[in-house]
Amino acid sequence: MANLLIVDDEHPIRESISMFMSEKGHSIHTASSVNESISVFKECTPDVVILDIRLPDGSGLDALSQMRDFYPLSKVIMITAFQDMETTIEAMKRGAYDYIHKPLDADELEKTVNDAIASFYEDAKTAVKDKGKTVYNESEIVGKSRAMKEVYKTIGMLCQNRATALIMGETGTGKEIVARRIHLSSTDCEKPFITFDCSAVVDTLLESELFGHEKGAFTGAVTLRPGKIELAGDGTLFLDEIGELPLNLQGKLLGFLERKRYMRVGGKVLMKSKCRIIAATNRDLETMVTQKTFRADLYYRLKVVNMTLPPLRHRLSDIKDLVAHFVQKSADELGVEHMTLQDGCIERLKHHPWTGNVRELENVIVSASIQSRGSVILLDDLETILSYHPVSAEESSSSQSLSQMERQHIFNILESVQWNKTHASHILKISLPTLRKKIKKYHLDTPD
Ligand SMILES: Nc1ncnc2c1ncn2[C@@H]1O[C@H](COP(=O)(O)OP(=O)(O)OP(=O)(O)O)[C@@H](O)[C@H]1O
Repeated sequence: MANLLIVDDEHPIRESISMFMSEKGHSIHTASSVNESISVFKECTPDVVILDIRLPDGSGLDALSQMRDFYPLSKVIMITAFQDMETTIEAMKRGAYDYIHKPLDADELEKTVNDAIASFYEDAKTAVKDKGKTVYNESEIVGKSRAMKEVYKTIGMLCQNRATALIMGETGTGKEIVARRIHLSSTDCEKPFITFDCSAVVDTLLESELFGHEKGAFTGAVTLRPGKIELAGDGTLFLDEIGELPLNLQGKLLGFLERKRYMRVGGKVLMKSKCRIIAATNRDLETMVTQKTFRADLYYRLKVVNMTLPPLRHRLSDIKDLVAHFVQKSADELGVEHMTLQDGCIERLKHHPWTGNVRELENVIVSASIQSRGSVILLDDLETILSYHPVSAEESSSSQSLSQMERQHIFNILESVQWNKTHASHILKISLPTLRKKIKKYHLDTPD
């Protein structure tokens, strides 16, 4: 779903495009003049604008320039008449994404809008990257797989607002790095980013860690201590391992989320907070809700926007880039210019189950880099290191479900034939359409 602005002074055209696009699931804003289009644009910062050139109070070209100045990521599609060719060229020079001719053709319109949306997300991802690099290089998120592109889209959307977000995913999939990226790419990036690990503190201290305490609130509270909420100020509070939060505190957290007010332990004054909450968990909160170990109301309050980070074994096409990233990081740390991998290393890494996900891969590469003494990472060394990272009971095929095994088998065959689906369907003895259906069903990822 994208955020679209449609600008046309002709009511029937505006209405028919709006209806057509909202049927496709997009969220729609409209305007009928240059002035109105600029104020709506500034309010909704759309992903894509469909902009008529001839408007009653001026030219769409002026609107285009102002929009490009205000928020250059937006993709502007001009609506032009054939006699407007000169103006159309000028629009392209001024940074319009594309143009469509009147009378509008539904297929052409849909295709152009879809291309513009894809291009917007691609640019948003790069912008997020560039911005992050200058601030905190460690938080660069690596990966071009389809699953990661979905993640970038959600990050792009979240850095434009302060909605509460829930990041789900197995351990080591990058939940914290994603939370940091959302913070660093938002306009509040200069404000604090505070982490609160809900599993790290003993139950009795959790409340005062989170909300702070007054002097004398309990034995040992010798001074006033601000909690994590207070420390986060107007920034971001990252609640890691939220699934571990005890039930009594879940209620208090919910109260805080609903009212953005809280009291220090032992306090009498109601404190205000404007911090943004991003929570993360590797637990299945939905199951916890049915088991009544996690409050349903808190779950729904947290998952206003939610994303699930894919496990590494479902995006093996990212391994190459991740390895290059971690090799570079190790080379920097070891102070060497150039470190390489022996042929076959990447293939070998693709056959590891990666139950510890990206964190495990990072550890393997760091160990291998140290073994290589900053020169070439050898396959044999890698093999030895990987043998210390045994397959966990969870991942062993004996406890995998039938569908997990089917998914893995199809994936292995596709990898072995470089994703030639016809060839793979022969080996698997299923028809090509069935293979396609299974690829879709299991979200199997084609390497780029
Ligand atoms: N896509 C990625 N690109 C680059 N580095 C990554 C990526 N994903 C994870 N990492 C790195 O892997 C390590 C683990 O990531 P992170 O701590 O964000 O995972 P997590 O999901 O929060 O783990 P846990 O659930 O155990 O807390 C970090 O060093 C992080 O920088």
